[in-house]
Amino acid sequence: MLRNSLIGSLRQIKPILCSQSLRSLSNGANSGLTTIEVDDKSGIATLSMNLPPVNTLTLNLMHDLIDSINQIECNKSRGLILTSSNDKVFSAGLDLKELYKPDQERLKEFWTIFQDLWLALHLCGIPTAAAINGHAPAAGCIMATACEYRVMLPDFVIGVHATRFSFLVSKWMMLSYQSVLPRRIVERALNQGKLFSTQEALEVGLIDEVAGSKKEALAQCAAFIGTFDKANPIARTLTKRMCRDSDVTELLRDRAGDLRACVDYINTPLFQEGLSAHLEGLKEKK
Ligand SMILES: CC/C=C\C/C=C\C/C=C\C/C=C/C(=O)SCCNC(=O)CCNC(=O)[C@H](O)C(C)(C)COP(=O)(O)OP(=O)(O)OC[C@H]1O[C@@H](n2cnc3c(N)ncnc32)[C@H](O)[C@@H]1OP(=O)(O)O
Repeated sequence: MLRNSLIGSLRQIKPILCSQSLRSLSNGANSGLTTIEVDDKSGIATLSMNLPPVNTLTLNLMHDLIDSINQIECNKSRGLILTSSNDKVFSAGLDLKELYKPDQERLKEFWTIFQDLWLALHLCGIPTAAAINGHAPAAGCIMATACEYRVMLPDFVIGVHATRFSFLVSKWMMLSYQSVLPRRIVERALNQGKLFSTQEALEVGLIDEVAGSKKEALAQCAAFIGTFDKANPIARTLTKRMCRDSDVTELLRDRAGDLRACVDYINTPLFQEGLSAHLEGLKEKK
């Protein structure tokens, strides 16, 4: 709902029509793949992905994430921290099974909701941070880069390794990466299909801090959100949207074109063969 109002005018303040009270967050009509906990003292909402085994972005998980982001914004939380209930994986990225020999209509729905999720995170009016408490490959990394701050636990990997299995990324995904990292590093990392270790991610600036535990990561994210206490919330939201305007416009100006290009590419033998080999590799790992 927020996203739709923004598509009309990115500079407009979201009309707050939501009537729920701050502490009454429920997961309403969604599938229960996310949970929201609001800290009574700070008013900060922690949004956890909870789809075992590895939080793959299925249609349902993406739907629940968007629904939860909207709820958190509507309930005027002070900030949003995105994290995972799994202690090894933040998110394994898009559900690869949705991309393998796909039903064409479902694939369109899948890609459209992925665009929606990116927009919801990118345009979220309140401060956002990611507590990356596990591996964050591919779209897991893209979700983290759509947040304003990233804190990660040691000994995990993060990055967009799409070229390793003949995937391409859309320009808006690259821009998200590029909003956090210098262009030359993004170009090299995307071309290499690089997954950064936590330490490497800190050194290049893909993450902002390392934390010793999930509890610490959440506290560090909350401290970041607290840095906006002196800013007027409306001025802050408008400024955030202005800063992100060109990246968001890149997707909004031709969403249908992006969808067509992705669907076409996903249906190519090059993509399907690369994906098949990748899925085999995941099975053989065991
Ligand atoms: C113009 C543009 C054109 C075209 C665009 C076209 C396409 C889109 C291109 C780019 C964007 C892509 C975005 C993506 O996000 S694609 C997803 C990429 N993600 C991965 O490759 C991650 C793969 N997973 C892993 O590396 C590991 O699972 C992980 C390190 C996350 C965790 O390891 P762990 O040892 O803890 O678990 P596993 O035993 O490996 O996995 C458990 C279970 O889950 C299955 N699995 C894992 N990841 C996925 C996934 N992404 N999708 C579906 N299923 C997944 C895995 O096979 C295991 O299943 P099972 O054997 O049945 O237990």
